[in-house]
Amino acid sequence: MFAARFDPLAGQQPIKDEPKKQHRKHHHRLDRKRKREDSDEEKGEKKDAPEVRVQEEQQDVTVPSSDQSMSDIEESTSKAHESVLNRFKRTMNLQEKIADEEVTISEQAEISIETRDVAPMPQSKLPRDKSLQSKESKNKSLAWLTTPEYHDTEVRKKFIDFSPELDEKLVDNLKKEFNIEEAFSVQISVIESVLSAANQNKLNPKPFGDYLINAATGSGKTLAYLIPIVQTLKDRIVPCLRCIILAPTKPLISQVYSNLLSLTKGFNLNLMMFKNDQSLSAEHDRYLRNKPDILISTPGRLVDHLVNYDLDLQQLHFLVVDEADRLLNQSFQNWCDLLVSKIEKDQGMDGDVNFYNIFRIRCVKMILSATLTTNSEKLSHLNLFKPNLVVINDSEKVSNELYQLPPNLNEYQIRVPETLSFYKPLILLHLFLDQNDLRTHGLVFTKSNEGAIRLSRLLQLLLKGMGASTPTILSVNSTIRSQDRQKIFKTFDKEGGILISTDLVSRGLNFDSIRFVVNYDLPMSTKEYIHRVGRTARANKEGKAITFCYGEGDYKWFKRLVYSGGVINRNDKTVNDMKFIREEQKTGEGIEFIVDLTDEEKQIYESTLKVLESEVYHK
Ligand SMILES: Nc1ncnc2c1ncn2[C@@H]1O[C@H](COP(=O)(O)OP(=O)(O)OP(=O)(O)O)[C@@H](O)[C@H]1O
Repeated sequence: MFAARFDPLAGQQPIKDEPKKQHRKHHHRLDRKRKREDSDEEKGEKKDAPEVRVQEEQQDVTVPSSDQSMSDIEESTSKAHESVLNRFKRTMNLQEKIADEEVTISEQAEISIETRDVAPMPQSKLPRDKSLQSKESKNKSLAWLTTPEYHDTEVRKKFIDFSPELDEKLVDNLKKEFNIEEAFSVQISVIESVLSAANQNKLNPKPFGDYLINAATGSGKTLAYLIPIVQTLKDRIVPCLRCIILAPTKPLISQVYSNLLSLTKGFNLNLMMFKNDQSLSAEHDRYLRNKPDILISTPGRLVDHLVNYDLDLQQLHFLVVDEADRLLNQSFQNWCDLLVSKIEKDQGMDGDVNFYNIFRIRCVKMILSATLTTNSEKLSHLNLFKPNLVVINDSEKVSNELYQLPPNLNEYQIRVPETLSFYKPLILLHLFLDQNDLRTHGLVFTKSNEGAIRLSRLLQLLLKGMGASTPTILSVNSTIRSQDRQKIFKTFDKEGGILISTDLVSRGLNFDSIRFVVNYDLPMSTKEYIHRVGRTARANKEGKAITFCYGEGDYKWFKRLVYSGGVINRNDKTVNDMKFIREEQKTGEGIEFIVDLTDEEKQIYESTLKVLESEVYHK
């Protein structure tokens, strides 16, 4: 028995190693103690503990020399054994003490976690190791994703009836600048929730949570976040950065900016865009001069400023991520991690919870999209706190479907034989010329800049060749300067016509005048389909979405995109078949798109192609 314990090799271990080992052993012991408390094998652990402990302590025991008698050996070993057991007892007492401290620390950790809405496994290292803490908080439970708050799409409420009340000037601006007096459903739920939480927050140290908002395209999400932000930030004395709004494209940040300009008329609030149209240093100088209360930017440009100039985010009350699923897919410069950790650092939220940071104002994140991601890995980068998932839809009909289509959108598909794909532009022109309600205010999507440029020029030449003066064909793409793009948008919005574009305008862009959308080239994903067709039927208006499928391949792709497992909530509607037929096939049943490509038209088309080719060649 002793032989087993007195391992000569172990006995020759240098005693000076002891303190180090002792330190390491504390952690093992603490782990064992927790296991003993939690495990079903509690008894066995308790019985084994001294044995293990003796083995661990045996380097303290001197190995007997050969000239010692057996009784000497026995005496010395029993003394050694006794000293080992005493030491074991002392260590166990110490362990109890440390374990108590650990429990206290764990409780603190839980407080810290509670404020971040995290429910991690109790970890002894958590409060001491910040890198571990941040990892833990990112692995937080996303159970809230399965318990959204549903709101009916139909409800309306007058802006003057809100409680807490909206500022009179704000209500006035909504009426004068936007011509609206009643809030849409998404606006009711977000305004009420943010304002009542902001009111409570003055007395209640527990900060309110973040928002994930999923509502159809054109349902009024922009004002849903702008109204409570302006209401909360309006009374300020010293200007400083208190809100950042992120959107994916320049046209979109310009649009949000112009909405904000209208909404904040008469308020003392500084607004600014990072437009990326001047050098970074010049833009930063402008930022320092302007001292904006609200800043609108793309994530890329914001990160450029953060990295090079270290913007102060200490007073940031709101971070809005519009078109969130798209932005969270963009991982350049790790914008999300960088921004979130900068906010937490500046606001003193990156360390342990203390009296100071528990009482301070926390930056509320508002994350919005018509195709909100439920990808927990992506959402975890936002480090959300007590997130409220707000879904504007009928709870009976949707479950996990976070892709929403506007209620007054009607979808159509036109299946054209592949053999006619050479005449694609000509067939498109027929759609405008032959269908009375598709002559103007239409948006056509192509898959590339080049496609948009070529198609628009071809249609202009074709119309000329046919002696037709309408519709006016306009085109935008990402190669056009943003000022010129704005001019084209303005003309289109005021005067109508057909605007040919790429997915540059598929997200967020708002023209109330758009009556129909055409997918000339198929979108690359279900999400892009939702956003493209969502440029029409906005603010409860009627709108049409027409998708061309050339041949079986296109049709199969389209079917997969739009019918894939009921992902899209299309308000109990289906995609209608618009039959592509010749005059003699006409039946008068269903929706028919009658196209007779005459020989003359085909000739004009072919000669137009040659003109286009020579134009391209001579450029
Ligand atoms: N309460 C309201 N009453 C009437 N019109 C409104 C109301 N709120 C917003 N609108 C109008 O609805 C249109 C669409 O709003 P907005 O651009 O905010 O939609 P969205 O939900 O952000 O769409 P998307 O997902 O495409 O970005 C705008 O023209 C806006 O002025």
